[in-house]
Amino acid sequence: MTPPLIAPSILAADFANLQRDIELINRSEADWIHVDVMDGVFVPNISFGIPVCEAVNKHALKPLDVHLMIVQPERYIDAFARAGAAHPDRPGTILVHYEACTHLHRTLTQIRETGCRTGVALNPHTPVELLADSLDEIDQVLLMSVNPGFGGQSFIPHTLQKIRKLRHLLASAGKTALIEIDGGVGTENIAELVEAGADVLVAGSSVFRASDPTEAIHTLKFFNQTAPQNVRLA
Ligand SMILES: O=C(CO)[C@@H](O)[C@H](O)COP(=O)(O)O
Repeated sequence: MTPPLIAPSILAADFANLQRDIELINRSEADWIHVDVMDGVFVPNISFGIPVCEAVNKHALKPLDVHLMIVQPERYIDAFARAGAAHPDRPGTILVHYEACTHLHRTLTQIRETGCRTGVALNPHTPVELLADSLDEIDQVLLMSVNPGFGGQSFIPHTLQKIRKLRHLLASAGKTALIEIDGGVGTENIAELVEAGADVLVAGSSVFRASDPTEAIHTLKFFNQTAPQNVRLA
């Protein structure tokens, strides 16, 4: 089985030591760096914006996975692309929320034109079937497995059913968009998430609250490999 892609969320990093935490991700087996942008309107919390994304990009060696939890995301797509998501050597993804887009097709076209991969995020209550007529424009679907706005929340079990439905929707349409899960991901649920069809796992608390974040990333990525046994040599 191909290991899932792991995207540590810097929302749970130490903002006073952001460079240190980005460099930790660079050296780890993580695949992407997840950047959670919150505006205090679409979600009841404010995280950070374009200057912090630029600062992350300055030290990052891995693609940025920029999750815009903001209203009218089309106003800021070009700025986040320039801030690092569209890096020429490691192009990343810009994700907009389905619930925040009046003209989703236009917004996804705008993201494609920046050179970034396109992503659509769905809140826990939003059915995956609503994406049926947009699959040609989508490289990645992010299913929120907590209500967006805060790290450290409990995983919503209904997400497993949504992953299976989305996997079926994509297969029936012959599409290869990646399925990304965000919120409450950890060693206790990663096996069932991957078994249900998840390709990318966002992990905030389970990485940055661990005593050894590098080891936590390794454990998430290689969750299905048994630890080597100590062999006593004669
Ligand atoms: O987008 C969000 C929250 O809105 C997530 O990316 C969280 O930051 C994930 O955090 P943990 O649940 O892993 O702590």
